[in-house]
Amino acid sequence: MTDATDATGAEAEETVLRTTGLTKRFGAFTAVDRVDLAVDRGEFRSVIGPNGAGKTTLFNLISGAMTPTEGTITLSGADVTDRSPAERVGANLARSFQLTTVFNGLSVRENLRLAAQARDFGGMSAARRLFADPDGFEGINGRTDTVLDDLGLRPVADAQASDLSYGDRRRLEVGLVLATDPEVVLLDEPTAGMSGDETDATIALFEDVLAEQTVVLVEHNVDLVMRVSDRITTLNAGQVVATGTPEEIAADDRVRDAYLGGYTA
Ligand SMILES: Nc1ncnc2c1ncn2[C@@H]1O[C@H](COP(=O)(O)OP(=O)(O)OP(=O)(O)O)[C@@H](O)[C@H]1O
Repeated sequence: MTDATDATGAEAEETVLRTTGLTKRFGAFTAVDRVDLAVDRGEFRSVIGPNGAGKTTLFNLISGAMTPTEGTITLSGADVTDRSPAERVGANLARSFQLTTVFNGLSVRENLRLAAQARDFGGMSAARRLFADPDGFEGINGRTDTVLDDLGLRPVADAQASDLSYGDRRRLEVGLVLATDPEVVLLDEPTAGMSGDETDATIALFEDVLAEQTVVLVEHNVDLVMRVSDRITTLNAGQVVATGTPEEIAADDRVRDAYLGGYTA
């Protein structure tokens, strides 16, 4: 029930994201303390824990926003510990909602095309990417069309992003991530600030379109985590307390009492 158990044999080949001894200190304070994660291809992994447990810091280390004090991060076997966030996205290794921007003055299709082009032409300015001839770029139009269909955005493909309903805008935000065809999607509290209905709609969207995707989610919302996760890692004081299926985590007394506020499956 720890990540060490999937760090062997054939399963290791399927590990897309791995952190080894990942540690972040701020002065004498250790926010993330020797964290080992092994996230398999197609897995939906959530990271939970009480306030100050180190979730956001761990997320920042994986996304590249922060540099670890110790330890390594590999994505698809490549050591990305010293790569910048842009390099990690440009290398098509990971993508988070925090790195996406919806351009309100552009159509849904144009927004998706920009995101799709970002993967192949990450070094270009947004304007150059947008106005570059997409017919000349193999795969970009195809990826845009695929995302339009997968997310049910085809009916609003030519609508300006500023005119979208709330739900369609959320779909577009997910679409911008998927348009880069990332190996791993990083999600940082995607339902923060949402109403109950909006959260339910977002959960349904994730279940619908992120089912095959490798995802790492950092989240406070326990209901969301229990519904969408294949496995959950619980952190406390920067250390991994337990990793397991939602059922295993819900049945773990330490986790239930300390982190889930009495949640029962
Ligand atoms: N830049 C920083 N400098 C100093 N201490 C920091 C810094 N960033 C985070 N910390 C500390 O590290 C600890 C972990 O913070 P982090 O934000 O990662 O926790 P969290 O689990 O995401 O918490 P929350 O659920 O409240 O968002 C906290 O005690 C925080 O005060």
